Amino acid sequence: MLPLYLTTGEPAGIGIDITLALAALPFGQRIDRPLVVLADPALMLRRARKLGLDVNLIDYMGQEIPAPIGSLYIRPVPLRVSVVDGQLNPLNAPYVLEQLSVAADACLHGRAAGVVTAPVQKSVINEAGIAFSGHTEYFQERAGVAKVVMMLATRTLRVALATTHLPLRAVPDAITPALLTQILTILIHDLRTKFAIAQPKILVCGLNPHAGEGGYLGREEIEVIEPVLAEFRAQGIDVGHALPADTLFTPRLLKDADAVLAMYHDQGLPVLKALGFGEAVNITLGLPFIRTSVDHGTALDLAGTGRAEAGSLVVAVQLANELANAHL
Ligand SMILES: NC(=O)C1=CN([C@@H]2O[C@H](COP(=O)(O)OP(=O)(O)OC[C@H]3O[C@@H](n4cnc5c(N)ncnc54)[C@H](O)[C@@H]3O)[C@@H](O)[C@H]2O)C=CC1
Ligand SMILES: NCC(=O)COP(=O)(O)O
Repeated sequence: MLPLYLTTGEPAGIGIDITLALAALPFGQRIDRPLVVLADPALMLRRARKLGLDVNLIDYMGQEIPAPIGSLYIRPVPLRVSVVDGQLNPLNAPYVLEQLSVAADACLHGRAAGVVTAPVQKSVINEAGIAFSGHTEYFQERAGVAKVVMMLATRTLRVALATTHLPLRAVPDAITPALLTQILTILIHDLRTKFAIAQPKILVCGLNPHAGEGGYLGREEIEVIEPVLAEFRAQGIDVGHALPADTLFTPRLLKDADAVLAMYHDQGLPVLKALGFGEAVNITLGLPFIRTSVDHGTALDLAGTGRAEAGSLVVAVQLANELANAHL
């Protein structure tokens, strides 16, 4: 069976800690294919010692079955400089990016079924002089696709984003009819193919307070968003009208929705995290391979303390495995 690759991300953060926690998962919570960790083995072993964990690292040589309990498969990626837990060092930015390129290329060349990512510190990669906004954009470019969609999901709520890592000032200009058409097309396609929802019901947030209040609080809803939604409705897609975000994110409206489309990062994700932080998963839609991720960041304050929760990573690995099995 093809493996899933797991990138451990920022070496000074909790990516290593939550990855080590996977080794102890009981059989009931384990996936049915190999999981291959991309990391520096010495860093993994040092952090395991600090956390009092006994983890056996096995070099991945194409094994077809999961590693035994207490073990992890590893594909070594060498640190560029040694790590002080919790302290960022731009000299290790190439180490972080090598994990991403190895994982993406394994997926693109049919050597991996998908990639699960632990968090990276976007700022320190930029400090190293390498322009980087996020995994989502990185994998989009590496895969050579025109657009992907970031969607975070809990058991009861899926929130997709029209724009991702943009300064707020740039958001209104980025929301064009062409972008919204691309995003909705990918969202509908992947809800059908990845989540088996034949006729998805999608709620769409407006951009402005009160969805523009009839044009008195902004005209993007009238001039950009509504015309696109009308085109999708004309094709029989259940997208409704642009709703004020504070009205949309209420239980009565959410209970029948398959997904929400928010216009920008902090319009949609705070609600999702308030409802399910620690058990949500981030999925990149529109890629030619499976990519899931955790719902949290690098938590530098917790690296090596034993207080990092691995719940979101467990869900991210399990979802990637389910999606991979569905595409066998
Ligand atoms: N997928 C990714 O690569 C993501 C990366 N980030 C990056 O993470 C960095 C730090 O972001 P912050 O806003 O500080 O968010 P954060 O999620 O790292 O931390 C926020 C708070 O939640 C706690 N926390 C986070 N994960 C936890 C876990 N697994 N168990 C227990 N407590 C946890 C932290 O200790 C902190 O108090 C940023 O550079 C950001 O770019 C943020 C989100 C996703
Ligand atoms: N807040 C979630 C997030 O920003 C994830 O970004 P990415 O690194 O998965 O693109």
